[in-house]
Amino acid sequence: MTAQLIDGNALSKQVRAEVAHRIAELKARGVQPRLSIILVGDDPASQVYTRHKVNDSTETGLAATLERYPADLSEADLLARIRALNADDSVHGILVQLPLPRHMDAHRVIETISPAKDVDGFHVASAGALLVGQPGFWPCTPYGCMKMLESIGFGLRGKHAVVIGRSNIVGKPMALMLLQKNATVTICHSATPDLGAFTRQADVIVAAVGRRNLVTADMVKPGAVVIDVGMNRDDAGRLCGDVDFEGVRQVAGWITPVPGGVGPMTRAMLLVNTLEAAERATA
Ligand SMILES: Nc1nc(=O)c2c([nH]1)NC[C@@H]1CN(c3ccc(C(=O)N[C@@H](CCC(=O)O)C(=O)O)cc3)C=[N+]21
Repeated sequence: MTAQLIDGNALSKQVRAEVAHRIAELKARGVQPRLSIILVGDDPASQVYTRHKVNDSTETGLAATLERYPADLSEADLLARIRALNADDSVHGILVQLPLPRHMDAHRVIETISPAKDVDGFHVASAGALLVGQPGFWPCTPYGCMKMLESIGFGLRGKHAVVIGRSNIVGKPMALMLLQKNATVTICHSATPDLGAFTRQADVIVAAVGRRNLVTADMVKPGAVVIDVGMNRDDAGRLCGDVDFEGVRQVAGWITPVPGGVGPMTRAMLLVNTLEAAERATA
């Protein structure tokens, strides 16, 4: 028995179709949802990612604007531009592509975005809202992982979820979302001794570290759900995750591939958040 695949491409297509439907409804009452994307510098990967985000948006009926600035843009000028977008009622979502050039304080930049337009869910107010269970924007990657669990009808109540990684963007918010669904949650990280002792108890494993082959078959309980957030390159330069896919799929009940898993869902949830921002702003 090999694991069933959770197909992020197929599921994201479904999510995008739902978003497109709700956008059409907004437009019918005269609202054009709009996302502003800011890219500073000319990092090649960031150029590709932001282009994808613009295309995804346009395809679902969202208006997306990509603003590009040179790497030597001053932080003060960036903050001024963000404040102008905060004040612009025609803009519902603001995304500043990361990483930013080193001379900028990414925290200060993100905290300048209005929480009502923080569709990345990176603002401290968004993080705080998630922590206490208030409405806000959830970070797109863990939000997409929750959608994947929902899509297979996996009930989290009373299940043991082990999250590997504790970043502010994935690990920590992931753990809070799982907790909100009444899972018992363990967060493992670089200082955890004997990672396998934890993962072998897990009904759900979310690997979000950025290390190839971090999770191997011997670390997985038969039938467990394995969600791979990793984005690494193998020796041949191909995109791969944190999970030894070929090994783990022999043991797991469900598994997400890389590519074609969490990545497309991350992009889809950005559209969901932007739609939500527009709906809330115009309710
Ligand atoms: N403010 C901000 N928000 C972000 O959400 C953000 C960011 N900055 N900086 C960079 C990271 C990275 N990220 C990805 C999302 C989807 C895929 C994705 O769709 N990946 C495809 C493969 C793409 C390929 O083939 O290279 C997949 O996994 O199937 C990748 C990367 C969002 N990020």
